[in-house]
Amino acid sequence: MIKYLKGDVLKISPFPSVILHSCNCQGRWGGGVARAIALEFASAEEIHKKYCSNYQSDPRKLLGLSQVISTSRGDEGNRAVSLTPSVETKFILCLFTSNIGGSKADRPSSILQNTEKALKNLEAKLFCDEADLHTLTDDREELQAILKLRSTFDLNKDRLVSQGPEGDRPDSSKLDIYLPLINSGIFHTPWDDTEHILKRNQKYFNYNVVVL
Ligand SMILES: Nc1ncnc2c1ncn2[C@@H]1O[C@H](COP(=O)(O)OP(=O)(O)OC[C@H]2O[C@H](OP(=O)(O)O)[C@H](O)[C@@H]2O)[C@@H](O)[C@H]1O
Repeated sequence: MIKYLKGDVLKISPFPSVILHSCNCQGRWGGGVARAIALEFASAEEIHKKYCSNYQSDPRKLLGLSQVISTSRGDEGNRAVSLTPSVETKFILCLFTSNIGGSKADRPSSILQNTEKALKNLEAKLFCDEADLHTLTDDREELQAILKLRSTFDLNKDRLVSQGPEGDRPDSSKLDIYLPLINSGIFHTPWDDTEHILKRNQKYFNYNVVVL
């Protein structure tokens, strides 16, 4: 399911929820929605920078991969629930779709290809058999974030990648994801093309696209 909502993705997404955006491979959340996420979730920006620094010698290796981040209760963006331990905080999901942003962004065709790869990588991280997670990330902090997300949204065995043919799953069993019009700003890729990729990859995800 792809649903369109009007507003600010950081405000409209409930607690707990999952916010998805596209990233460069430099560990920089310099502009657009990434900058807004950095301002609201300072802990997430720190975790993201550290993650990317492991690829400093060849940042392009991140292309087509994803990162799962659990934000911290002390972040500005979690202040509504900061004193309510029973309510879980937000998660940030990153798709590495272009090496650099701005005028140096990769070609839209490459951005689209890497968007699809990164979505599949994310799908595996969130829905694979837990015993296989070590093949998808060796980052301890990300591993913890993945496990926390899976337990928060009860992504249990019924939702495993290997089960059931395409289209079999009701929307109610999928993970709700909140996202802006990814790739369409600083990464200058037409939204319709990204939407096409999302449509092809909705076996496990419901997309709530939030338009400013
Ligand atoms: N709060 C909000 N709620 C809802 N929608 C919001 C919003 N804020 C902005 N938008 C809209 O969200 C769309 C995507 O536009 P964006 O330019 O952000 O993302 P993108 O995916 O094209 O590019 C990624 C690179 O942008 C950054 O820039 P740097 O490389 O650091 O310079 C990153 O770090 C990446 O690298 C546009 O429709 C914006 O109107």
